[in-house]
Amino acid sequence: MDILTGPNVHIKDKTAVNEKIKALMKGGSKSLQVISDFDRTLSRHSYKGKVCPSCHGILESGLVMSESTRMELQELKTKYYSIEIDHNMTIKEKIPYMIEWYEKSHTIMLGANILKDHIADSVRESNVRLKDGCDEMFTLLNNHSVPLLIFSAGVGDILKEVISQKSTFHPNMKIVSNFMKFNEKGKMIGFLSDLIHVFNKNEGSLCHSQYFNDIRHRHNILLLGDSMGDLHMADGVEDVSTCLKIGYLNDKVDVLLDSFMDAWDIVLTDDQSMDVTNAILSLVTAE
Ligand SMILES: Nc1ccn([C@@H]2O[C@H](COP(=O)(O)O)[C@@H](O)[C@H]2O)c(=O)n1
Ligand SMILES: [Mg+2]
Repeated sequence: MDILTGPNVHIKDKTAVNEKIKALMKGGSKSLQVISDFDRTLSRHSYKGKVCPSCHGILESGLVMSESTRMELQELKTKYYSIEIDHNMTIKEKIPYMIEWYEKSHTIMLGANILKDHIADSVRESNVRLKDGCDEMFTLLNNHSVPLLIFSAGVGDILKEVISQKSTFHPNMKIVSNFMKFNEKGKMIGFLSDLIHVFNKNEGSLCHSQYFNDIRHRHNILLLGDSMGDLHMADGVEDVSTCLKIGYLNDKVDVLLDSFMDAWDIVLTDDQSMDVTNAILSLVTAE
């Protein structure tokens, strides 16, 4: 495939990737399910040289929070994001720090008087963008009735709003994420389910066995992510025939590329588009 020869495409085992693509094509759209991370996988890492916000980052806007609250959250991000992407630490070592980050930031959010009514405006006013070709991917998957699970350690309410404003939230899509709980006055008072952080997606995945059971005839998976934790988003799927893993590597490319190439079938560096994914999906759904 020409699209796999670009300078930002890195593949350790080309034969294995070709075999996997052939297997996905053989199974076609009826055997396929797509599982994708959101922040920096479906959403852009950067646009015109500026880093785009994560779901949490979108809420950290002047529309929603005071300057001092935003500074507090920003300080936490500076400390803990460097741990999230530290290549000298194992995932096991990172987990307690990720829990600490989410617990601290969610406590701050609880005291920030976040209102449901602010969500749409905070998304509208933010610099968030879906990657180029996301809209086409969503349409293609919906047209072929291929289920798309969006599995995010971000904020579910925010990512759903991003997709609704920037594209379309189709009936084949399901979100597993941290959804906020609001009181009758529309004030955020917590989260609806157990915390999903960057490195416990395996637990979240196992909790959604009913979803995977409902689509159990779909033995082929296209898995999209930008973090080593995203590799576990399909842990709840039984009887997997083929799982093609595409990893979007945005940060610290020089130090992380080797470990990403060991873990993901295809690694795309600084790719703010869904072009490679869409090219593969076009082949798989062409029947
Ligand atoms: N307080 C926080 C907590 C997490 N993040 C970032 O969100 C990303 C998780 O969302 P995914 O859709 O990628 O699962 C993660 O990469 C964190 O860096 C944040 O910005 N603020
Ligand atoms: Mg991500």
